Amino acid sequence: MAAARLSHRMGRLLEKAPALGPWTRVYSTSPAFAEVLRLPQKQLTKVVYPLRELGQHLAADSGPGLIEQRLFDPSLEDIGRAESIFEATARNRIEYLSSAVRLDHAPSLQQPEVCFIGRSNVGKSSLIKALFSLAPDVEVRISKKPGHTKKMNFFKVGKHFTLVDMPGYGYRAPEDFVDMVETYLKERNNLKRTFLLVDSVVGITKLDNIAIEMCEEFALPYVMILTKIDKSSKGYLLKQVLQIQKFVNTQTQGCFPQLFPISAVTNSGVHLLKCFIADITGSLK
Ligand SMILES: Nc1nc2c(ncn2[C@@H]2O[C@H](COP(=O)(O)OP(=O)(O)OP(=O)(O)O)[C@@H](O)[C@H]2O)c(=O)[nH]1
Ligand SMILES: [Mg+2]
Repeated sequence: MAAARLSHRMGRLLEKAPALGPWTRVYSTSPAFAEVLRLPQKQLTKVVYPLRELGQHLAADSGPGLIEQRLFDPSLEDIGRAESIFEATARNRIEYLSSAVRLDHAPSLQQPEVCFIGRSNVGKSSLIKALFSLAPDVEVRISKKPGHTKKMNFFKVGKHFTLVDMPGYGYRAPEDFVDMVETYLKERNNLKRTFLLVDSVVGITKLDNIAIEMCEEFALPYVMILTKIDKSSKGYLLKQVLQIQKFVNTQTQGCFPQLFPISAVTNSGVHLLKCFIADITGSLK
């Protein structure tokens, strides 16, 4: 089965989490996540496991299991541990490295890399800013105007991995976008995973389809992130998620079959995504 092949390709995945219970043991984590852990269980589920929360609202007859593909389902303890990888300290320096408009200007690095692509204005820079909330000195520029990020911006996360904020495709995309991004995706040796951001309000557009086709053509392992989930009602979001999940299940080969819904405003899904990035880059040892 395609899903089984893909999950195999994904490499080491964390163990299934036990059913959520009261947070009785004390784990070492960031103060911000410790605060999340003190939330009432319903709210905690919404912030940490948005897909699970949505799944609870699925009527039994409306496609059972469709968004239940929880291949990556870490425990709160694992998520808490991953927080420290994204926390800037003297020993774990998180910093902006450089920008590039061409692959041969990109920093030459051995450590694993992950990149974020998507339409202009979909929320790439905002998500990276949210991932770096425990590294407040790192400046990630966001803007209401689409087409803000013009270069590939490289950020170093300690000795663990680098993260790349890409310019958006579509409206006001840089002229050299195709050369820049296609070449990077095709030839970057240390690229471990591509995160393709789709606006959960809008769904998959024609432009997103072109990006999806590009990922498929280059046989990249990629993961779909659904942004701005704070903007919709639960019913609308559920409809969108089901539609996109169906698309992933039926129209893609290289896309990880689990969606990652997030909000850079409420932080929902961001902790889980941090844990996923830490896991696929081999940072959770
Ligand atoms: N409500 C809401 N707004 C968001 C979210 N993420 C981003 N935005 C808004 O969307 C707009 C675009 O955000 P950016 O992060 O700059 O988007 P981008 O994908 O980096 O855009 P380009 O650099 O132009 O490609 C800004 O006005 C953000 O405040 C979110 O999760 N929720
Ligand atoms: Mg940007």
